[in-house]
Amino acid sequence: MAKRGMLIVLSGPSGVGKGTVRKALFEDPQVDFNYSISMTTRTPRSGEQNGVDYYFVSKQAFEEHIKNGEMLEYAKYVDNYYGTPLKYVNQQLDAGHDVFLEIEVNGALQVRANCPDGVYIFLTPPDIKELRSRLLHRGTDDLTVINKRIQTASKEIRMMQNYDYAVVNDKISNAVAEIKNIVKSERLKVNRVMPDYLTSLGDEI
Ligand SMILES: Nc1nc2c(ncn2[C@@H]2O[C@H](COP(=O)(O)OP(=O)(O)O)[C@@H](O)[C@H]2O)c(=O)[nH]1
Ligand SMILES: Nc1ncnc2c1ncn2[C@@H]1O[C@H](COP(=O)(O)OP(=O)(O)O)[C@@H](O)[C@H]1O
Repeated sequence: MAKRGMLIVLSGPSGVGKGTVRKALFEDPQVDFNYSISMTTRTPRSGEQNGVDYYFVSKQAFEEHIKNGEMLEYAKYVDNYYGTPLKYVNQQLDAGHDVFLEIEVNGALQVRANCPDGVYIFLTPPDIKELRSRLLHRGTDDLTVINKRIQTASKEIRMMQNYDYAVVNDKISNAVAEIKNIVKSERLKVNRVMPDYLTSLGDEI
């Protein structure tokens, strides 16, 4: 049986650069994580594609998935549901592939409760002024939504203590390098390496 893959969870406030850092990470030829596409009830932004950026569904359909136990986690964030379909994550982990989730903090805490051996990384902004400026410059949300996101951000940043690692997204390439280093060291943790190592030594030990 293949060794179970590693679950890598990246969270952080809206606008900190999670999507940008994730894209840069996935463009790196050394990185071979499988990205779990989330489901959401929010309307697609211009350029976003169903089944690529998100699975865009109605509120009713989302609630049906919850009721059927098909979500690994889900949360309401600024008036919409967001969640991780369970099936894909389990299939990939069982096949030995590492799976990468990019989700907000309430969902990440639900995952942590069920998957304590995952790696939990919090992406932080250099400061709140920069966070607001990134949300404004992205130009995807109106001012009311931006203000709600900033309010949510201040609560989210206090939840950072529930994560294993904090990465400051000052420069994209640095954040990417730090995430790669974190994952590299996680792979060397004794509890991950030991079962295979002992088996490889043979029966005499
Ligand atoms: N709990 C949970 N949060 C998610 C999921 N997918 C995305 N999110 C988070 O929901 C928040 C809002 O996402 P979105 O509307 O795409 O805005 P953006 O991340 O600021 O571009 C962000 O913090 C996302 O990381 C998911 O499957 N579950
Ligand atoms: N390290 C960075 N320095 C400057 N701008 C950044 C950085 N990372 C992301 N951005 C910009 O900030 C905005 C928000 O980034 P995005 O990836 O959409 O954030 P999130 O997915 O966390 O909501 C985008 O306009 C993006 O180009």
